[in-house]
Amino acid sequence: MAFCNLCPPTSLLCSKLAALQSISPEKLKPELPFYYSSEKWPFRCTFLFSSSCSLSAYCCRASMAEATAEVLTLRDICGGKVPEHILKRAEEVGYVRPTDVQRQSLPVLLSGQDCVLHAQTGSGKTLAYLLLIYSVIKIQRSAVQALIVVPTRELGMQVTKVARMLAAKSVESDNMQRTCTIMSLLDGGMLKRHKSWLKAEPPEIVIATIGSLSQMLERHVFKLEAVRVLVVDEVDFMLNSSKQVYALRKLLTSHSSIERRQTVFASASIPQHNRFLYDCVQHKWTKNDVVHIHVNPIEPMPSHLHHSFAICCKKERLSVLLYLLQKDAPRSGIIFVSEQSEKSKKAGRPPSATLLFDFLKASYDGDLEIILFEEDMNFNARAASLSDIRQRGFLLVATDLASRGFDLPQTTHIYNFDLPRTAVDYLHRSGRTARLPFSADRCFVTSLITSEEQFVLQRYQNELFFQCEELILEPFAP
Ligand SMILES: Nc1ncnc2c1ncn2[C@@H]1O[C@H](COP(=O)(O)OP(=O)(O)OP(=O)(O)O)[C@@H](O)[C@H]1O
Repeated sequence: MAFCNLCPPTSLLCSKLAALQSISPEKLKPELPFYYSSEKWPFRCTFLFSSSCSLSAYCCRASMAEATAEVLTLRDICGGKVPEHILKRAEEVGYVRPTDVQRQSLPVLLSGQDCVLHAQTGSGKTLAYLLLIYSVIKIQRSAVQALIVVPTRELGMQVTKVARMLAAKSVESDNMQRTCTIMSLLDGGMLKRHKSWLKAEPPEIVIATIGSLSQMLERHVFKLEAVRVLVVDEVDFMLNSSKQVYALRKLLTSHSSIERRQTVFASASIPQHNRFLYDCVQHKWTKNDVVHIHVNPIEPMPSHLHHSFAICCKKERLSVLLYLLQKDAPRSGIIFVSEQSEKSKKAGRPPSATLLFDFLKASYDGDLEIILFEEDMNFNARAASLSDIRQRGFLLVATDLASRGFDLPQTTHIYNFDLPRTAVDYLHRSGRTARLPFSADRCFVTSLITSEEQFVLQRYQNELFFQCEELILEPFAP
């Protein structure tokens, strides 16, 4: 059996709602959770609601969700399961009201069920799975109890930062003041140092890229027996990555077992999600009753994103970009370019990101810091670029390496200097803006395309249900 995320609210929500509507909770009978057995493949679940759920019940639930959105806090949902010092810390940094994905997923996550968190970019999936992890682990130095797997070093650093921020306060444990230890085991790190740490005093939580993790597992330095929660962030990306898919499948099935762990997958994009859920059960990546928490399925991208495009020939593109930067005056922006092709590498040409970076350094006269971020840079250079970003407004020139997971809430403008290869890439690039807590601002995604690329952009609009407005650029009008 697998549960759709439209299952009714818990009794807590009902009592809250009853209080709101000053009626007795008994009158608010949550319908029995509806489910469909695994024999009825493929899932009949449609985007809006499954066939066994009446529209009125759906509207009732929707109104319930709206009505409770104002009253529920993270403490209401997590209290008694997530340690007090973690909840207190979350409130100190402003995490008081749950986001939609947190409100829908935490009751299921905290009940111990395997989950697929499928929600828009910037909607708070990271905090949802971190709160689960802190509700499960015990602060003791015996073994690694939670493992978070990420596709890039930078996303790993970002998740580690949030995890450490939440666990910053020490707690009483075995009559000693202890803090939870969190190890980041990321590409480009010092695996030797990690090896001795894992042996001497294993951390409670490990955040790892699959490459580094596999090295430690193959050398039996790192054991997963005690891991109770396994999270795979950006799961669709990793399962589609030729470099990562084999190691990830081995991690999910050979190095650890679904019976001994709670498995959580997270992503803003899970193409053919019914087939993905089927594969999760068939390949034993998750238990049979895995729950698909699909938040806002009819809007894969934040609704306040403003999409536009400008048609120009390739040789005008640099001057059009400069014109747009001057016209838009972004608070901060990310300019995405395509990764360098093997042919261009063999010909010894510099990556297009570097060429664009050099052009902007020479021609852009605004006050934003121009920063480069792309594959050819070594890890230290990439880390240096990111530390530059934290200080002030920036224009980041990047390849799709920066399109997944990067949380730079001050970003207001995204420019596709080169159109992304897929609609999923378009979604993730766009998702670097319109992120909490700045997501109330209007945020802009502008694509520079040739007339021949218009049909590609139209296809992305159809797949992701958005409208793209054409910009008429006076200075470049034919
Ligand atoms: N309950 C909350 N209240 C306020 N802000 C929140 C809350 N939860 C998360 N945030 C903020 O929302 C932003 C986005 O969170 P996060 O990076 O977890 O999103 P995500 O869903 O993982 O995005 P992506 O799919 O792009 O990785 C972060 O800056 C985080 O601080």
